[in-house]
Amino acid sequence: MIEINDLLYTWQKQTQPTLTIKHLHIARGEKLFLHGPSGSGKSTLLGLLAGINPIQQGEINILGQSLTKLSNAKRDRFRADHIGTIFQNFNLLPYLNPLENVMLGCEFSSLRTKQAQQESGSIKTQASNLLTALGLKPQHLISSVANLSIGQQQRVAAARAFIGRPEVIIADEPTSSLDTDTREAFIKTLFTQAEKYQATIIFVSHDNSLASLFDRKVSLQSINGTTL
Ligand SMILES: Nc1ncnc2c1ncn2[C@@H]1O[C@H](COP(=O)(O)OP(=O)(O)OP(=O)(O)O)[C@@H](O)[C@H]1O
Repeated sequence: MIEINDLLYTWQKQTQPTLTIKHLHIARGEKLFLHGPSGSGKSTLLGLLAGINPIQQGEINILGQSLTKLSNAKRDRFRADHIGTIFQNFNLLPYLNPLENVMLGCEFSSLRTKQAQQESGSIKTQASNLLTALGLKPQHLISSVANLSIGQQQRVAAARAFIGRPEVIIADEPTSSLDTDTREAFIKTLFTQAEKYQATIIFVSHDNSLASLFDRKVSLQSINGTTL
């Protein structure tokens, strides 16, 4: 499903590579917890997996497609079609309501639009179903995102990641501003959505107490810095 081989990544103006990863395989439907100290390169790796940054050396293969071989525009298209992302700051648009924010997940992908339509009849219905399944109350679906709590905003960001059934969900510290009980509950709702269609989840967090909820825990330090 996801295969990394001989990956080397060096940020501009840095003398040492941030990432040298010999090999990592992530299976379809796997829920992976990725951890490591601050500055160890977790976000850098997620940026490469999500196709946000170009691969300088080595291979990342997702769903049989080598990201290394894609142009910037084609990587953007690949991400829009196959990868849902949830970031720490959620990246919600304040002038759109939650429903509209979630529908944006299909904006740049005719594939995800088609999948949402086939499954739920329309993108709007799927957005509404996802928001409800993730715990948002009906009155919040069309209210201003600015009036939502952090936990509610996080659910909107998660629904946007899942709309149109992308095969991979990448989450970078999405629970850092929540209390422990709410974190666990949120992760369990993420899993319920993912299990409906065997989505793969790669979840970065500093909070090791969450690791036991996942299929596998990988320390970035244990796979990074290897000789290629
Ligand atoms: N845009 C950038 N330009 C230059 N260097 C960067 C950039 N982003 C990250 N780095 C460097 O790459 C290294 C790894 O950073 P990264 O953000 O990937 O780590 P992290 O493990 O996600 O950290 P944290 O847990 O604090 O979020 C750091 O040394 C950082 O300074």
